[in-house]
Amino acid sequence: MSLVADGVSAGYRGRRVLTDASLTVEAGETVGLRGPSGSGKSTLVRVLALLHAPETGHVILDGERITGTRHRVPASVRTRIGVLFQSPRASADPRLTLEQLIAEPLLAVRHPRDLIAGRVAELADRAGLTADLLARRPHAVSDGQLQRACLARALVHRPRHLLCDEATTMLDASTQALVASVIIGEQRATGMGVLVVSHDPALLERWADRVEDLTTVTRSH
Ligand SMILES: Nc1ncnc2c1ncn2[C@@H]1O[C@H](COP(=O)(O)OP(=O)(O)OP(=O)(O)O)[C@@H](O)[C@H]1O
Repeated sequence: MSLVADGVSAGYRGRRVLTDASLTVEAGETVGLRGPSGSGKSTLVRVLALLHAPETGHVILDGERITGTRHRVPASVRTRIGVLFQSPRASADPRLTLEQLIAEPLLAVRHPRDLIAGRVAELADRAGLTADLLARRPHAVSDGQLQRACLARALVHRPRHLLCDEATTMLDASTQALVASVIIGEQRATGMGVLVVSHDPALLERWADRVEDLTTVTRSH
């Protein structure tokens, strides 16, 4: 199992921001990705998450070349990749309670309803979210609590690959440690591959098995 960017170039409205990037994350490994601000790290994550189509090159998921973005590929492909972003407020639907937020990806694929509550409760417990917090909406919880719900949501399908884009940058040290330990625990249990994008060399040093620099995984920039 692996998630691969193979010679990916990408941009926005005709302006290229990423040229010929190649990166592989194997099952069970944690790869760190660093690089200067604006070098295209988040863009590469969005391409790997099937949220942004590359101009050239491919995403290869578990040996299969993927064409099309997230809403166009089958659920069985989409659910293999979990994503956690820096800002939980930008990605969390403000109308949903934290419990609904975590459950929503399961409802979207018509997961058996009687199994949803148990799965949500299990992940909420691991993320340290109490029943009181689960009943609240995003505006009534802290960034750290919301990010923990987003983490539970990202893991709800037991993804084979998890992409973390500065996912702990905004968090205090104890929440950062909790998020990392939940991810590491999941990785040990499932053999999930993890990509960690961060500006923090100490975090990458601690967490990643190897660290890649975006300026060296692209042929030219
Ligand atoms: N939605 C967008 N529309 C237009 N340009 C964008 C968009 N998102 C990013 N960009 C531009 O693409 C370039 C790469 O951005 P990206 O966020 O991928 O870099 P990054 O390495 O993650 O940066 P940082 O470390 O500052 O988060 C930047 O010049 C940025 O302004």
